Amino acid sequence: MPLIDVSGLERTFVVRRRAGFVRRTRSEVRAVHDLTFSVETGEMVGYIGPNGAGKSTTIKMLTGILVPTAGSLRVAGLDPSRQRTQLAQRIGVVFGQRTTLWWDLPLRDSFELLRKIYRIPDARYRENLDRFVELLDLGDQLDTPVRQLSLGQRMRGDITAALLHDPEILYLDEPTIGLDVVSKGRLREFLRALNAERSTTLLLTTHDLQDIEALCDRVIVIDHGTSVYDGSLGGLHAQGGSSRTLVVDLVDEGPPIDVPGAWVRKVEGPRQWLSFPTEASAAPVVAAVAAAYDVADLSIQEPDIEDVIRDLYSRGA
Ligand SMILES: Nc1ncnc2c1ncn2[C@@H]1O[C@H](COP(=O)(O)OP(=O)(O)OP(=O)(O)O)[C@@H](O)[C@H]1O
Repeated sequence: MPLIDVSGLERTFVVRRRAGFVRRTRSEVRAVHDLTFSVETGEMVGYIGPNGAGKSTTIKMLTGILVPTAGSLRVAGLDPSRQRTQLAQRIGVVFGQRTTLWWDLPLRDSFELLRKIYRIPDARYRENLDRFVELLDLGDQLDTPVRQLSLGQRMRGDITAALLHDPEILYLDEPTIGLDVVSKGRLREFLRALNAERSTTLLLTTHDLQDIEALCDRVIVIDHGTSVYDGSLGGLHAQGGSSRTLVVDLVDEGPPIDVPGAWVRKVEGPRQWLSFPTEASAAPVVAAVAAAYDVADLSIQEPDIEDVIRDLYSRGA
């Protein structure tokens, strides 16, 4: 049986709105509709989609916070909403936007509280704490209250907190949001090592395509509550035909750049934006531009998730 098994899942919210002084209207929002997917142990899956697509609602059902309206759902063989306490021992959850740590307590005390809540055996707790503190470089912050930590330190604290009880599944909701490039890189490296060492299954919600590129072999795209793509990131790019962008600053304004393998999308004074296919190497395009034009500066922009999804729709997938 897959570790996560979702079939025909539905979740509807009833929304009541005031329509005049007394009258209220009642409408239904179908947040998740006919959603089916499964995840095997050790997979790292990106769960992506536009705002309001139903990602958080799915994660809340997977963790047992919300009860499905219909459909079937099994996580580690358990029914999440009915067996929430048992499930809590098997999963970890990290939210990039808010902390699950105690704001006024030093990190060390938050961890100690979690040891008691999850009844983690002493030896295992010590071993895990030492390992995560070392890998996440948190040694100097253990005695600092959470409210005094930087965003990156707090996030590393939150990840440690979510992992102390050895969960088989880790749900991460925008884990790298607001972090600088170095902190993002370090966090991704840690998650890769965790998956390799412990086969921890990762379900990752993010708007940062580089998180997915660095971590996930598989992406599930959800829109209007249902899965519209399930496969590799390469396959998603290929279906959507999304492109990367070469931003060229010319020394002087001029006509649109004309080089093989790329097309000009926008011109603003001496700056021009050229698109080229994601799967193609940037090197020949850069070389052709540099050989034929007076270039002051060049940079490459990767597509973000919204671009990829937009492309997917524009191709009618
Ligand atoms: N408690 C609720 N009551 C009413 N409607 C809700 C509730 N929670 C979510 N919704 C609606 O369900 C839909 C899916 O919301 P959800 O938060 O799951 O999307 P999301 O993909 O996580 O979005 P985002 O990327 O913006 O976080 C939206 O239309 C949202 O307004």
